[in-house]
Amino acid sequence: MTSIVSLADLNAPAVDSVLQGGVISIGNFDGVHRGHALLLREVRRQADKRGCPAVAVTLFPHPAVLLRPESAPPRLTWLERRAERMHALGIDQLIICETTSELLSLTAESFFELLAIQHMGASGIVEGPNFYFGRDRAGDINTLGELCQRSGIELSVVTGFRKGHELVSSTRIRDALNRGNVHLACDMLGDAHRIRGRVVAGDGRGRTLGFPTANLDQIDVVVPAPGVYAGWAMIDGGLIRQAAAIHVGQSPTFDSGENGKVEVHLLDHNGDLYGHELYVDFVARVRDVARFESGEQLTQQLHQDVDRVRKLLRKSHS
Ligand SMILES: Cc1cc2nc3c(=O)[nH]c(=O)nc-3n(C[C@H](O)[C@H](O)[C@H](O)COP(=O)(O)O)c2cc1C
Ligand SMILES: Nc1ncnc2c1ncn2[C@@H]1O[C@H](COP(=O)(O)OP(=O)(O)O)[C@@H](O)[C@H]1O
Repeated sequence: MTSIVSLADLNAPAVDSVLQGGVISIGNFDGVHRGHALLLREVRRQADKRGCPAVAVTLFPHPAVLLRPESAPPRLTWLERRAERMHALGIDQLIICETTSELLSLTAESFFELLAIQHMGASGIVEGPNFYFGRDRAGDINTLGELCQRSGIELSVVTGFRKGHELVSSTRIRDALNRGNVHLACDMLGDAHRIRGRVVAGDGRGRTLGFPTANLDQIDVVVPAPGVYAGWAMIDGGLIRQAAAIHVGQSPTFDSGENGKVEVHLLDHNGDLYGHELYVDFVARVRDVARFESGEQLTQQLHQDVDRVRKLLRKSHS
């Protein structure tokens, strides 16, 4: 279940009284990565211990969209996917607070008072060590500890999930994708990196090459760096995954396309996809984009790419 609340709603107890007294965690949870999973499983564990609901609270849109619109990076996951992944980890309810400048200008103390006490009547809070909240991110985990102690709420601080020497974070995953390292990104996510887009007409060249490609438009999450990738495609959110060879970026052979362009060749499909929505999971990188002497040479390479994609996808199963 998800519910959307505005700042005005926070002044009163949650309408759904079942939510009162729950264990909550507040965050962006972008990607719902393995660090988030540790945190959310702890919320579930504590909620079970107390016999109360497990609740996650997120601000939407991301505060950066209001504070620094020109430099806010794209998200790793869209909101519904985030909610789905959280529910799979045992969260009963996701509360989405509408981000407004008024909400962002609340001090750490007022934000805590409104959300944790008045609205949620929380019995426990679970956060990671690098939690910041309130205006200018002035409240940290110590501030939260003091506020919880004053109000009789139990605070649990979960140590983050490490990969190598560093903590897994949404920023690290975004960086890995920006370098084309989807293998590392998936490892930190605990799942494939998924994008979605609407299929639009391209240059009509794919069929001539023997490899029709669905060109994606309106992509609203991070697209990995230019390159050729192995992955899976799902049509209109359907359950059937189809193996896919994915091309991101320009087509130097034809001096066309731009850097963020995504084209997907479904390996075992023929049929019209125009207008449909595709979900595309990135699993492994195959090679860099290259300029070929001719269309025939590119076609030869595409045959090899498809073989490699099949092998990589088989490997990712085992
Ligand atoms: C798996 C795959 C790999 C590709 N690799 C390259 C490449 O290295 N260089 C290139 O110029 N085009 C590459 N292409 C892109 C083709 O040039 C492109 O699909 C073709 O121009 C069809 O474009 P259209 O769908 O707009 O008609 C690749 C396409 C696919 C599906
Ligand atoms: N196996 C397939 N993978 C991707 N698209 C396919 C496939 N089979 C048929 N299609 C259809 O063909 C279209 C792509 O053909 P293509 O010649 O590359 O034209 P365009 O340049 O308009 O995308 C796709 O949008 C889709 O409707």
